[in-house]
Amino acid sequence: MQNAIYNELPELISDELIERVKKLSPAQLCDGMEKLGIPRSGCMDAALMPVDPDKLMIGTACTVDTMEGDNFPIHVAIYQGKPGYVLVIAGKAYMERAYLGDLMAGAAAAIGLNGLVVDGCVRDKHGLRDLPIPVYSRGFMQRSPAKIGPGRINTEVECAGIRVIPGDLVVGDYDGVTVIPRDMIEEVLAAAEAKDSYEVKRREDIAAYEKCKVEGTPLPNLAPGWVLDMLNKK
Ligand SMILES: O=C([O-])CC(=O)C(=O)O
Ligand SMILES: [Mg+2]
Repeated sequence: MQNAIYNELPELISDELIERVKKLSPAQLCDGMEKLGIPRSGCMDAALMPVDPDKLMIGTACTVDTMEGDNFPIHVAIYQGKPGYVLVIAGKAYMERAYLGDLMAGAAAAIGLNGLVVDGCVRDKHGLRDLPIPVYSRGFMQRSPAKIGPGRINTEVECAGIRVIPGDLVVGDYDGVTVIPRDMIEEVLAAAEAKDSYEVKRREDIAAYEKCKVEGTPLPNLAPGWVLDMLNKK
């Protein structure tokens, strides 16, 4: 295994931070990152979608650097994985082979990993959907993975357009995958929680408008303040 760089797992993100993250959506976290000027607001490519949109994913990133469908380093990373981690597999958007299927994902689920993010293809769609672990990929390809090695584990990678450092926070839902740099989690959470409060207020305004419409009373303004400000500046 010459040239292999297989590093230890990073420290898990604290339960206290994870509990705050659970109350927010990836879209709100992205809005927080937009405010802070984080590249691409932490959003992986739109092509990376969940096998099952009903599964939510939150965890600490551990990474695999691989290419051309090679699943060897993914196997190694799965067996050294632990509960609380999401495996971020930087597969260079390779579409000619699957990187994994329901057997490898089943092993990851048995170990207790919180999710698998694959910058490339997977296979065994129905088997993956029936497992408890969330899986994200660019698509499906029935051709088997290659077995080459060595690859790299827990090094900085670029995955689906986003730089990921082991230990970053990874969040996924039906909209896609978002990565929050570990050293900015507190600031991103504060900005995302402010966006959440704004959204609560907007929903109240929309409900109030609908109520007036039903009751036939004068309609309040529905446009958000910032839209009116921009209109007035024109
Ligand atoms: O056989 C493989 O290497 C990949 C696969 O389909 C699975 O993990 O189920
Ligand atoms: Mg299979």
